[in-house]
Amino acid sequence: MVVSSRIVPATPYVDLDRAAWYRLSESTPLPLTGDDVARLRGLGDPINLNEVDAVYRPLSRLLNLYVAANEGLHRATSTFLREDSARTPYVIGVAGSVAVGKSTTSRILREMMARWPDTPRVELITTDGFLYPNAELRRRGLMDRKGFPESYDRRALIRFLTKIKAGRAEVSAPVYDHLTYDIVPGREAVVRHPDVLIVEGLNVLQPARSTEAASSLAVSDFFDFSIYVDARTSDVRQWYVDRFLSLRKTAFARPESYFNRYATLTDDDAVDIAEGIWDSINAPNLVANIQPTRSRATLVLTKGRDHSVERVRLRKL
Ligand SMILES: Nc1ncnc2c1ncn2[C@@H]1O[C@H](COP(=O)(O)OP(=O)(O)O)[C@@H](O)[C@H]1O
Ligand SMILES: CC(C)(COP(=O)(O)O)[C@@H](O)C(=O)NCCC(=O)O
Repeated sequence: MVVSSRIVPATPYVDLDRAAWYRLSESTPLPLTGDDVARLRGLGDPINLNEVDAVYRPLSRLLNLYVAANEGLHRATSTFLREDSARTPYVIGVAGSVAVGKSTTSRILREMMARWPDTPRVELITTDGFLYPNAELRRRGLMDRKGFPESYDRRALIRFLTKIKAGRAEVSAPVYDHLTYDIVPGREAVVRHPDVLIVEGLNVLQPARSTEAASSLAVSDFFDFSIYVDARTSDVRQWYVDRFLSLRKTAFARPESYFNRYATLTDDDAVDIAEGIWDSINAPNLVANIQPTRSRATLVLTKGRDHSVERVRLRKL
């Protein structure tokens, strides 16, 4: 009887703790300073240079290898087709809950990847620009479902990504303002043929909607790589409430803020309001729509209560 010594992995992922992940990028330089990290960190996120060194330095090295391999694949296709097709942007999706820290992750990655000589131009776009304007959400009865898949103009997002991948010199996207809690009329973000595009949003890993006859494409069909930022739901809830309390003294205090009426609340009342929004909108969306997409990501970063990444799971098959 022949017994094979090859072990067939039971899972398509490799799961590494922080220390094992850190050891994978010994010789990669750390291009950011403490000041850079302070500039890039989001409200309530205590990320520091140590975290960037331990987590994002290996990640940027991995992504640099993937970008180079993708380039080789692109060249192979061009050779086979006898076409001289131009390089298209490498697209990275960043998914996860409201308040989990997607913006910080995306901004750090953007900065780290731009320091590699082969990807100096890295652009970042958030999917909130593709939310329907409040007037349209009200018309559809979706004002309390902001962030749910149905609150986005998914077709417009797919059209945007199609143009990006087709190598268009300039592609524009609508802009959302957290302050006014709405799309900004007439304003556009213009993406000019970057080497890398990071697309950040709650629902970027949603599967295609089978009910749509015209197009069965998913947003993630345009991704070359995707990251899911994960944490315990109870921790994210706490981060959301803490951020709400801090915003009271800053953003909410501005007269144009949609949440201006909350600027003068007492701590107890503000906690009640924040928990109410979390429990009625963001938590149900997380459980029903966002968390189920986690297994579709190429890489999962799992954060602990203090926001530091404790585990990294990479899809290898
Ligand atoms: N009501 C608000 N007013 C002003 N800024 C906000 C408000 N809500 C969220 N933000 C900011 O918007 C950004 C995106 O937040 P969010 O979608 O929760 O993603 P994440 O926390 O995962 O980065 C963060 O930088 C956050 O500080
Ligand atoms: C604007 C958001 C839907 C996030 O959008 P994203 O960029 O992730 O697509 C979210 O931050 C939000 O405002 N949610 C609605 C509930 C709330 O006010 O927290």
